[in-house]
Amino acid sequence: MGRTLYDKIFDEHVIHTEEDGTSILYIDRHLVHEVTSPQAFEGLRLAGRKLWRISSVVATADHNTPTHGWERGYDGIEDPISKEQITTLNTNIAEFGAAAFFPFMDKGQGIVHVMGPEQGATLPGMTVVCGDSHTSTHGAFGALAHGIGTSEVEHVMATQTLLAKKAKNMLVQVNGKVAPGVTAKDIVLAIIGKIGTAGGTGYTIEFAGQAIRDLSIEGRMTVCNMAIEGGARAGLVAVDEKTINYVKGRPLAPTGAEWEAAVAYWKTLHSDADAQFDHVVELNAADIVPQVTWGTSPEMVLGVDATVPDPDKEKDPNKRGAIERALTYMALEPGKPLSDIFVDKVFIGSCTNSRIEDMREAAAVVKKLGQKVAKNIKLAMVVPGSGLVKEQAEREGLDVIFKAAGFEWREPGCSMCLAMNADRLEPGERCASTSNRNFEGRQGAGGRTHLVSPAMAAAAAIHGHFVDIRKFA
Ligand SMILES: CC(C)[C@H](C(=O)O)[C@@H](O)C(=O)O
Ligand code: SF4
Repeated sequence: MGRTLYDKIFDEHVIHTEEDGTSILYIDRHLVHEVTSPQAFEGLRLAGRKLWRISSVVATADHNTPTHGWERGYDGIEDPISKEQITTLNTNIAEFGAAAFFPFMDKGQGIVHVMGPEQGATLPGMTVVCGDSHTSTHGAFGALAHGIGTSEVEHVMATQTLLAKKAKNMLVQVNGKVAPGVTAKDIVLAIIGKIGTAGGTGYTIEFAGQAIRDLSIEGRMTVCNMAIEGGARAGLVAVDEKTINYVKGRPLAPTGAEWEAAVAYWKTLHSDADAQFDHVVELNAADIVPQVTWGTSPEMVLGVDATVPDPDKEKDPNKRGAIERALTYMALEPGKPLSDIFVDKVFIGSCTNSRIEDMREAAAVVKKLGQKVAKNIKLAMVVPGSGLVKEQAEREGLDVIFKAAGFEWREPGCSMCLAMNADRLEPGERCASTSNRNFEGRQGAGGRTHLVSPAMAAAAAIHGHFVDIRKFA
């Protein structure tokens, strides 16, 4: 019987399987950031161990790093815990080593899920782990990538292996083409809207179909990034020419004969035609409308042409209660058109949408609309995902477009995606955000998050409220 892409990568990395199905998987790449690594390094130190394979570790600081005031250096990190985590990472890497390290303010510094692929640290067919739930992002390369907890981080550091139970196979097939203005973010939000945040629990999701094939590698990363929000620990896209072209020439990618051998193998990284999936979900790309979340979970999402749902129309009492709570937190009235929702802040960034293509997409909207950020917007910020994205965007003059329109152009990092650094929402503030989570307090206590694409966020900044981007596409 044919195998799925997930079966192939999993089989290739299994060292041993117990009778109950628990396997020991070999781990090829270990991405490390400052938040989930300190205890793991400390554990190694206490046990007198070293890293099993230094060359598998690629590290950077991202969650706690400030996005402005870099001229003040480490003194610009106001929060003492943030500062300690960032400097502790420096000490740990100095002591234990790494294949590559991009510390705070290094040109290569960036959100771990932006930095890894751009350095060629993520390659097709690899097993990739990181102490971070959005490690699913790297599945865009046909790599088996998922987040792990801090004790697992230590386990991988010490043994290069991970205990894993094989998940079931899910295929999410997005057929046909999307309309102009509909992006990877809208595709993945629509998928989550359909399957729910628990829909992928226990599965590895392979995203396929013409709309996925049509996406750039950046777009595929956006989709895989949010596989975790759909309940799956890992998302995957089969390797094609785009994947190989993206990887070619990156600092950590193979070269010469090794490159040729790798490419030959990578070309086998797709599900066989007769592979069986445990569950198949199909979407019609042409039906996908630019998405806006209205509630406090990524599944609480609708097309921008819809209205805020009415809990009274929901028969299931649990769901009704959830809608009511979400609307109270979000301060929204049932029936209100989503395009009438005004926002206070706009955040374009995060590991979902801070790559060069996202920057281009947002800048194109700003340029097309030709106006400044609306008066009701207190802050509109663009935070490139890495120093290299920032540099590329500046080469293309995108920063000039943003700044001229009144956006702040910041230094790279996780920024306002989560309230772990100085960028956050104040209680009651409403934000159009290109990030991936809209839980209560995610962007700051009492803050209200609406997840959208970069194009939708840029348009919301200019108009002051959500607008249907298809009008300008
Ligand atoms: C801090 C980190 C452990 C966390 C994660 O695992 O996802 C963060 O990146 C997030 O997005 O909430
Ligand atoms: S950008 Fe957000 S989601 Fe991504 S790793 Fe950072 S905090 Fe997590």
